[in-house]
Amino acid sequence: MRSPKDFFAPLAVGAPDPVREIPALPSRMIHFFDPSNEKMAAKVPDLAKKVDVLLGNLEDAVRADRKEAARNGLVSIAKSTDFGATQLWTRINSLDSPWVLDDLITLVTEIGDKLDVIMVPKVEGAQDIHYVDRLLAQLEARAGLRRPLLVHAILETASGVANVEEIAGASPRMQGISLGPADLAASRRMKTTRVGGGHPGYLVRTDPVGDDLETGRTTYQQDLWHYTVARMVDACAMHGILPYYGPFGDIRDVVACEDQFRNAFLLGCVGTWTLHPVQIDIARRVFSPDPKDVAWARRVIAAMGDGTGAVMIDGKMQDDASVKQCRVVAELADALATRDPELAKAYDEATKEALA
Ligand SMILES: CC(=O)SCCNC(=O)CCNC(=O)[C@H](O)C(C)(C)COP(=O)(O)OP(=O)(O)OC[C@H]1O[C@@H](n2cnc3c(N)ncnc32)[C@H](O)[C@@H]1OP(=O)(O)O
Ligand SMILES: CC(=O)C(=O)O
Ligand SMILES: [Mg+2]
Repeated sequence: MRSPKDFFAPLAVGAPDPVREIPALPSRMIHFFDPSNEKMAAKVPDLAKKVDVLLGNLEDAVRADRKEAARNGLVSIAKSTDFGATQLWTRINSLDSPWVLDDLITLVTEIGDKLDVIMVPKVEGAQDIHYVDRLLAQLEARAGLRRPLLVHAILETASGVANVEEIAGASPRMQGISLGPADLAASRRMKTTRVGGGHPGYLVRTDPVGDDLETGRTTYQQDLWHYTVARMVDACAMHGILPYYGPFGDIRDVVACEDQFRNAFLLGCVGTWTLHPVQIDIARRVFSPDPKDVAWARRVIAAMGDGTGAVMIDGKMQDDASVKQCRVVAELADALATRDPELAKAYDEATKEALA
């Protein structure tokens, strides 16, 4: 464990200074594409205008015999594309794989100035982040980079969940954490075969009335991921980094996808992964606060003045704690409005109506 005094010292001579605060840039959707897939790669310039984050995936879902093509494809896409304000991330192969060393060396050397965040899969504990941290510092120094690359961990092993707080605080590079429900289910030996989402067998049932155990007993499907998402959100909030939902694999079921995304949003996540173009608008809708909520938040903030004391608005008590919640919503809305003019207009119109 490094001394707190050394936490913000560069880990290699000539490496850029670590950041002291993780920028809260809009990242409602982290859109995955396979850089070795020509059809997907051709869509990147258009997608860059629609999404907050584009992620060139090198790990799972890229065939073993396409790993080099994916890595080289990402280098060439990064060099030839104007991403505007859209962030470019990558997911490298796992730290025990034969590809990861070349992933890091090639990407940092060739496109380190274009990449914002490196997503590390199957993180088990702080030791994995420490390894990547030092290696990145060495590569950044050699490449002469002026800005440090940030690191994002996928929470997808039982050990990773047990160590999530230490992972979140393992390095000043830690930008965020995503839920990885597919690998996590396998690692925990859960008896599911899905990528994210609920399961009809995971439920609670109302009590029987009298001796009849069969009739009138409503069941409620429960969320398999509630515990993990909540724990991840707390670990991230505690360390000033950003939590995300992960993949929702049933591409056809846009309704359940939206529900799962919304649960994560309400619990504190700032965004999600999108695996298919059809999920992009769902993520935008869910992870942008509703204009009515933004208008309400702005109204409470205006009524609360310096933020202390208690007032009544439409029959509801507001005080120091509720105004803090309203600030979270209003600040997110302001940040998204700078990127999304349509949203900015909807927020302003709803606020005008609420204050009229
Ligand atoms: C557990 C995890 O690790 S999750 C993360 C790893 N998984 C991924 O990254 C998966 C990414 N997504 C995909 O590979 C694909 O979306 C699949 C395999 C799920 C479905 O692909 P397809 O069968 O081609 O879907 P579909 O036919 O509906 O695609 C429609 C169009 O969208 C394109 N498309 C599909 N997914 C994407 C994407 N992620 N990005 C850009 N374009 C895409 C297709 O190429 C196709 O293009 P076309 O109209 O020019 O032919
Ligand atoms: C996200 C991911 O990699 C998983 O669910 O396994
Ligand atoms: Mg995985």
